[in-house]
Parts: sequence; structure tokens; C-alpha cells
Amino acid sequence: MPEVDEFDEEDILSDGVASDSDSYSPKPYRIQEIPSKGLGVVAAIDFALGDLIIVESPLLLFRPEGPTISSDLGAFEKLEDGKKEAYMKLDNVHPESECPPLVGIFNTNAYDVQESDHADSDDDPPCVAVFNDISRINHSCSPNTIRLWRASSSAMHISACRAIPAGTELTTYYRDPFLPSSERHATLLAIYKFRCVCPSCLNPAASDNRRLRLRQSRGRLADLVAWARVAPPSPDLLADTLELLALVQEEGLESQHVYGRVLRHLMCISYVMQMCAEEGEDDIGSNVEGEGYEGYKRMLRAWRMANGAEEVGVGRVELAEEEMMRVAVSRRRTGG
Ligand SMILES: C[S@@+](CC[C@H](N)C(=O)[O-])C[C@H]1O[C@@H](n2cnc3c(N)ncnc32)[C@H](O)[C@@H]1O
Repeated sequence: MPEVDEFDEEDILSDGVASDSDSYSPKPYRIQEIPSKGLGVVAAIDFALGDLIIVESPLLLFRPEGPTISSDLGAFEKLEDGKKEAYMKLDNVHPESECPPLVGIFNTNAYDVQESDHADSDDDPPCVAVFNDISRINHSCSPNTIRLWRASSSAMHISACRAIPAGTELTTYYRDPFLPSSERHATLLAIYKFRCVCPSCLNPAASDNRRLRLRQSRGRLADLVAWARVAPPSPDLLADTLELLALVQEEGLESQHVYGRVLRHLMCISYVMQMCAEEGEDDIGSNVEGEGYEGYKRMLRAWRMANGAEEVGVGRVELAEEEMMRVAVSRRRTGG
């Protein structure tokens, strides 16, 4: 059985299957005018962390080794009339002096997607795809959704990465939210022709600093088993991790892997604290703060599934994580 720390969130998030959003009737979102952004997508009902909001196949997809929209306008001609019409209605921020409209629409609306669902496929050159509804989702550097491409069903899945009340605009990221804000700005302006005014971009120095701390937290979150073996949980460890959670939430980065790592850490700390309290070890039980073991486990499960993990796989990983924590604590107790 692998050590808990040998599981990385990226490995746990394997393939899975979900239903098509055409089965939602009516759709749980609407497309409407958003001040200074053109059209956008708005939640029609309340969503909780992990809820699946949209499942959609692309209108048009180009593979990395094949032609592109610029070299093969025939790909557009082969579309059925309804899809052609939908494509032509999509936004285009590129003037004709820069590129033909078909290309401008593609560049305004395309997402990179991977041809395969294998965990290491991120290194492969991506396909690019344009969607009817999903391409209406505007950008935020603190997005409230997770975007997951399922190569096995050739569909993009959009899920909530935190609670989204009805009436809230759904957002995604067009550029890596961990890039420094100046770099994000430059590409958003060059490709998408807008200036981002999300809270992070309005306060770039403070936000860049907080995001850097989160990026650097990876090492701090990697020694769970070693810790459980040598010491009962100190209130500082929990406080440190709750501080990271607060940072993720302040920066609105629940769509990122750091959130999964923080939740897993909190889940394991809470589990060990609960074990210690049950066994009457120290007065650790009185230090328990936050959502507790079951609460963090529920949140992590929802987050993992929104990122592509299968229910059965998640259940297996949870059992292994519990077992590793139990073994680590009992080794510490017996000096093993
Ligand atoms: C993929 S489209 C999104 C849907 C588009 N708003 C529409 O009307 O169809 C990308 C374009 O939307 C606009 N957009 C996206 N996010 C924005 C934001 N945060 N602020 C302002 N404009 C944004 C920009 O014009 C960008 O080029």
C-alpha cells in the first residue's frame, strides 16, 4: 500500500463518467449580458462545492498534429447548419485586419484540452476546442468553477469549486492564476483584449505575494506521515494549515490543486486529533477547530470528484489514508 504522501492529488484524479447536461431540463444556468464583459453565464440555482453544472461537447475541435482553423476552413464547412450558426454567434474580439472572422472567433473562445485522460497527458501537446455555452463563461483569476475535459467522452465538465448562490456569474480562468498578475494581464490583453478587474488584479502586489506563499506551501504539506509518527498534533500545525485554507479562500483559488492538498492535510490532522482525543492522549481533543474529520473528508471528496476522480477510487484512497494515519500514530505510541 502506498504511503499517504505518495498520493498526489493529480494521481487520484483519474477517469470517471458523468451524464450529459442535455439531460438537465431546464439548464441550471442562463446566458445573459454582464456589465462590461459582453455575455456571460449565470447560475440559475444554488450550487455546492463539487456540483456538476455543465457537460458539453465541443462545436469544433482541432487535434495537435492535424490542421488548425487557420489552415482548414473546411472543418467549419463540414459542421451541421445549427452548429455553424451557433459558432458564428460566438464573440470575436479580433478585428478582420488581424485575422478572418472564423479564426478570430476561434481565438476568442478556444480552450486547450488533452487528447487522453491519463494523468501524465498534461505534457502532451493539447487539442483546442470551442463550445457553445462553455465558451460564454468569462474569466476570473479567482474562478468559482473547475473545468475538466473528459477525453473518454469528448466532453468538458464544469463543476462548482465552492458554493455558488443562484444569480452569481460563473467564472473560469483563461490563464494560470498562479502566474504573476503582470503576466496574466499581458496575455489577457493580447489574446482576449480585456483588462481583468477581479479583486486579485486590483490589488496585485498583495495578491501576488499571497499566491506565491500558496505555491511555496507544497513542501509544508508533504510530511503528514512523518509528522503523525513522531509527535501528537500541535495546535500550531492545525493553525498553520487553517491559515493556508484562509489564504486559498481569500484568493479564491479553490479550483487549484493547492486546495485539495490543504483539505487533505486538514482531514488527516483532524483524524489524528480525533484518534488522540478518543484514546485520552493529552488534551488534544480540546484543540479541534474547523470542520472536523468528517467535514474535511466530505469537502475533499466533492473536490476530488469535480476534478475527475471516480467515487470508487476516492473511497479506496480515503481508506488507505485512514489506515496510514492509524499506523503512523500507533507506531509513535509504541515507539516503532
Ligand atoms: C470566451 S469569450 C467569453 C464570453 C463573451 N463575454 C461573450 O460575450 O460571448 C472571451 C471574451 O469575453 C470577454 N471577457 C471574458 N472575461 C472577461 C472579464 N473578466 N472582463 C471583461 N471581459 C471579459 C473578453 O472580451 C474576452 O475576449
